[in-house]
Order: sequence, then C-alpha cells, then structure tokens
Amino acid sequence: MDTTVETRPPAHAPTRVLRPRPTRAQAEEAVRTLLAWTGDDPDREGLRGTPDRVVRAYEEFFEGYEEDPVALLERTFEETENYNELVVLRDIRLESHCEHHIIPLIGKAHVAYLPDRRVVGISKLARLVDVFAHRLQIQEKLTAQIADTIHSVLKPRGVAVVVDAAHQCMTTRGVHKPGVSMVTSRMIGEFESSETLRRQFFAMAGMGGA
Ligand SMILES: Nc1nc2c(ncn2[C@@H]2O[C@H](COP(=O)(O)OP(=O)(O)OP(=O)(O)O)[C@@H](O)[C@H]2O)c(=O)[nH]1
Ligand SMILES: [Zn+2]
Repeated sequence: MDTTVETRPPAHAPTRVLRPRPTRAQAEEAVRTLLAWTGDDPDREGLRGTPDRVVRAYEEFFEGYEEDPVALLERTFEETENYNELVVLRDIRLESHCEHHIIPLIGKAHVAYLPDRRVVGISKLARLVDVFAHRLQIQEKLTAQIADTIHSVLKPRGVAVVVDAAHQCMTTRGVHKPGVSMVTSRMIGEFESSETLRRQFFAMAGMGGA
C-alpha cells in the first residue's frame, strides 16, 4: 500500500451528488405520497399546491450542494499592515437540517482564524457556514467542514470553529427535550496547541473564559 496517499478525504470534499437527479415531477410526486401517508387528502384545496411548495423549500434548504466552498474562499488578499492577530466572526446565524430526520437544527457558529499574511473578506466566512449548513448534516461534520475548508484554502496559523445549535428532532419529537443545545468545536493549528489562544477566542466570541 502506498502510504503517501491520503486515504481519508478532507472533510470539505464535495458530497457525492446523485446523477441523474430525480425530476422535479418525481420529487413532487414523492411529497404527494407522504401527504397521503399522513392520512390526509393531497387533492383537497389546501394541499394541492403543497408538493410544489415543499420542493421549492427543499431547493432553498439544500442549495449548498450547488456551491463550491473552496471557490468561495479563494479570493483572499495580502495583509499589507501585517495584521497577525485573531480574527473572530461571532454569532453567525446557522440554519441546517439533520440528516437523520430532515428536521431543522438552528443555532449559531463562531468562526476564528489566526492569519498568516492572507486574509479573507469576512462575509465569505458567513457564506461558508451557509454552504455547509444548506446540506443534510450532523453537527460534528458541519463543524469540521467549516474549519477544514478555512484551514486548507487560507492556510492560516490556526482555525477555531464552535457551533451551538438546538436540534428540533430532539424538541418536537422523539425525546422531547426543549432547551437543550449541542455544542461542537474544531480547533486546528495554534488553537490546538495554545490554551491561551483558545481562551482569547472564547472571550472574543462571548463564550466567557471557558
Ligand atoms: N451526534 C449527532 N447526533 C444527531 C445529530 N442530529 C440528530 N442526531 C441524533 O441522531 C440519532 C438518530 O438515532 P436513531 O435511533 O437512528 O433514530 P430515532 O429512533 O429517530 O432516535 P430518537 O431521536 O432518539 O427518537 C438521534 O439520537 C438524534 O438525536 C447530530 O448532528 N449529531
Ligand atoms: Zn435529527
């Protein structure tokens, strides 16, 4: 076996997209089936437009499959004033769907990096969160994908990502535990090795000194 080959794909590797995709008519028909399965009548007036609405909503929820997260970050600029301190974007609203139940998980992401000369427009960090959030997810993978993409494209000295989100599959069904949120993190480079840096990040992101 060639040990120089990386066998684990990077977390930001594009998700395999099923081709050919089902047609829009097939997708709407699937929604009709689910509606009938609830016991309701898909032909009654209030439900007649629902398959079309659901498919349009899915287009919006899952538009992240159509976007390239790497291309998004490639437009960086050289930092002329030699800013090499922490950059933190905190409280980025995050709306995603869990891949187990296709039910929303909603919360926020805090994203930080320690530049190594190159910086990126801050809106791109928020867009990056959206690209991965607009795919079917588990929170751990979402957190890792955000951090790993910044790390591999920007090549900074370190990256830190914390995601804090409530999973509606735990509040509106199943175990029914409102008020619970899941917190996940990914620390790379100097964030992994330096507790001081981690503390600075937590403080700047408004997470106390934890
Ligand atoms: N680790 C992790 N688990 C998640 C995430 N989103 C949902 N889950 C969990 O995925 C699990 C799926 O468990 P299953 O036993 O296969 O499904 P289920 O019977 O619907 O489970 P319950 O939700 O406990 O009713 C549940 O425990 C969910 O709470 C996530 O982002 N990360
Ligand atoms: Zn779920």
